[in-house]
Amino acid sequence: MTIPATYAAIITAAGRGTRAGDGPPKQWRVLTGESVLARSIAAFAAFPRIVVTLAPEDMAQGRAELPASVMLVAGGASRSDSVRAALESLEGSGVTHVLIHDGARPLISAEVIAGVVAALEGGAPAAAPALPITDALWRAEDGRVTGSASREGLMRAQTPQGFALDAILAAHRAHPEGAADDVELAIRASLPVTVTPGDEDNLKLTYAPDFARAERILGGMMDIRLGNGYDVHAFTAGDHVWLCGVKIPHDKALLGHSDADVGMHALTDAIYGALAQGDIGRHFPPSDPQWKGAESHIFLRHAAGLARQMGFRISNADVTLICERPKVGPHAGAMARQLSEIIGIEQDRVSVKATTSERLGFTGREEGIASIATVTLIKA
Ligand SMILES: Nc1ccn([C@@H]2O[C@H](COP(=O)(O)OP(=O)(O)OP(=O)(O)O)[C@@H](O)[C@H]2O)c(=O)n1
Ligand SMILES: C[C@](O)(CO)[C@H](O)COP(=O)(O)O
Repeated sequence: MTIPATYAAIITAAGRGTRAGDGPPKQWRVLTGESVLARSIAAFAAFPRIVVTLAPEDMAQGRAELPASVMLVAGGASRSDSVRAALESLEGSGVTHVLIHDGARPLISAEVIAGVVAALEGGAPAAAPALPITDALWRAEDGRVTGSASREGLMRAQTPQGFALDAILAAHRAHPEGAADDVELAIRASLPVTVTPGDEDNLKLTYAPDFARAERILGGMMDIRLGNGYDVHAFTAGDHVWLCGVKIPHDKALLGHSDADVGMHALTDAIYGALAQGDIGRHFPPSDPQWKGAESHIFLRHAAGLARQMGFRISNADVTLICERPKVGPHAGAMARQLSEIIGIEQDRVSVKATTSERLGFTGREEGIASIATVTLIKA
């Protein structure tokens, strides 16, 4: 759904996460490769403006780790204080509606957000997601059940909670005592609140075991793809070869339309393969004279960029060069460095190795070099 230009998202992340136990505050903990807060912010990427509340002592970390486009506001002692500071920062900005979301709910879905926005666009001054209660409710004391309670009409509240900015700002100003959430303040201010569909996966990380549950959910949502690539180039007369972005003096050269970097071509094809996006020939046709003599990093950069565009990160890459000569071992580190820089991942996630074919076949007869590559892409 398209988010109207006058909407803003407020992500609350100024809490200390005391119930989550030891370790950094929960919003800074890492869930399958990305911080909880980065995930929560990413879910609102379509919003024209994002305000994040942070504890004053976390501001430096926020500036270093969060996207430069988000606005950081110092939070207060309670969640309500933090939200109010963010709301005040938006007054007079032209923003008409805000969605207020817990930074500690990183599994928020586009559907839940769209439900809230649709209700506001339909004219509701306030709307928030919730779920019905499916368990019986008891009262208990000292480990013993003392009674039961009706679940009739009770809902479990979630975020993001959406409001017309002026209405929720007025509610906060009128009730500085605060509340558990913004809907509670809206109700105190007599604002009608529309209930929109919540989502079981939109859990708030509160206690230590919640992190394992979130990882299990993310594991189920994860799209993991393997790609393989294979390439061969024949030798011709010359005095050097390009292998995985490194120029190696040799008594022959590799023949090709581009610079004939056989390792880089195999890796490029592995990425296209994992994305089911064809191969180098489809994106850079050899019949097109503009790619004559082209440096192969252009192809690899394109494939890695396409992966990012399609929402994947490259988790690792493994390239094998098959040749009798030149010796690859002394250059393998430099090659891995080049590849890791081009595809934008850490060097310890890239492997370049070589094997001979025991003097068998075309590589054994030193007629050319072959390469195979494998890559893993992850979308979480
Ligand atoms: N002064 C505060 C307190 C909380 N929050 C944010 O509000 C959300 C929901 O609050 P909660 O789960 O209670 O977080 P914490 O206060 O961090 O947790 P705890 O109560 O266990 O310390 C969290 O994203 C939290 O960072 C905030 O912005 N400012
Ligand atoms: C805002 C909230 O997430 C709604 O469910 C919740 O009230 C905040 O968390 P807390 O555990 O009550 O502090």
